[in-house]
Amino acid sequence: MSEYILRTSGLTKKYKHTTALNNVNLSIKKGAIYGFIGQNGAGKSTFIKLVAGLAFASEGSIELFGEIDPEKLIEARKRVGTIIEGPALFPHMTAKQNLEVHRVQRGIPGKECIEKTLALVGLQHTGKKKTRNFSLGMKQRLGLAMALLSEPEFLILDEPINGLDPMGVVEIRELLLKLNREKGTTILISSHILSELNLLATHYGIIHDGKLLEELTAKDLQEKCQHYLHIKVDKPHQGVAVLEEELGTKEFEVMPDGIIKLYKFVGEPGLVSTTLAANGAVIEQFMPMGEDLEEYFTKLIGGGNHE
Ligand SMILES: Nc1ncnc2c1ncn2[C@@H]1O[C@H](COP(=O)(O)OP(=O)(O)OP(=O)(O)O)[C@@H](O)[C@H]1O
Repeated sequence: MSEYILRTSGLTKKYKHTTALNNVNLSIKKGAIYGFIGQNGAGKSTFIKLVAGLAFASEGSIELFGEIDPEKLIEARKRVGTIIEGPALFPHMTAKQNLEVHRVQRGIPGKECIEKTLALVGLQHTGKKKTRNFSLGMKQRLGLAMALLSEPEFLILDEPINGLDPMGVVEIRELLLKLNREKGTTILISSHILSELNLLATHYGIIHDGKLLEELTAKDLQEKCQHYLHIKVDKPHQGVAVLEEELGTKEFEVMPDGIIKLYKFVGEPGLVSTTLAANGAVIEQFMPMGEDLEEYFTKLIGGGNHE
């Protein structure tokens, strides 16, 4: 069997006036938690809809569980659980009744999965409460329960933590990690809450204006997020002269507020601070720093030519 759960090739979706997806080649390995990052309108939902079979591609192909043939893709999609643009719930029904309807619609055998899944998402005590009276967070969790009812091998979640309170976010994160670790569930999770993906994802795909700009592993990201020494001295021009003349480096940037970001000697802060001080610079701030996912993302989508 292919080591990939999902692979797309040249996937393109054109609407009348918009190319929502442009030649996307994306791949997700079995067991990955794939963080799908993009601003509003970048094309995340469109991509997810095509994979879930809710819309047709204009060009390109989708391979799911090694299947590419449209007939076989229908079967392969039965192994996938999805939440797209918030769950479609019957407001006059309880959580249990909603799950029962979903179970019958999807042809999932055995009622026992309902109680088990409700407990998994922490909704086992909602009893007779109708879902119209649920908080947004409870609705999100019920949506997740629907996606999990058939114990899917691949879970696709479009912005699953929107509207959750901080505790809810932690619970969903722990649940997803548990599913991934204990059941080996592969997860595609789109979000614009980058700090949240940072705690979950093993891989990232960054999409902008319908184009997949980059795919990278969490390890790659860590390495790419440049580390630097953040230095503030009383006279930045003097600090710069010391770095150039005494330490022989030009690997720094001077920010508009005078902060110097030094990309060299990151592992030798003592050498840098003593050299600066010995040459008359008054050090006001001095600390090692690293960019995070958010900064990396902003730099990538803002940084020039994406053609
Ligand atoms: N049915 C449609 N008809 C026309 N244009 C569409 C349609 N659906 C999406 N688009 C356009 O395609 C582009 C990508 O939209 P998409 O919803 O996939 O982005 P997204 O990354 O999921 O953003 P969001 O987080 O806002 O949902 C947008 O410019 C959007 O306006």
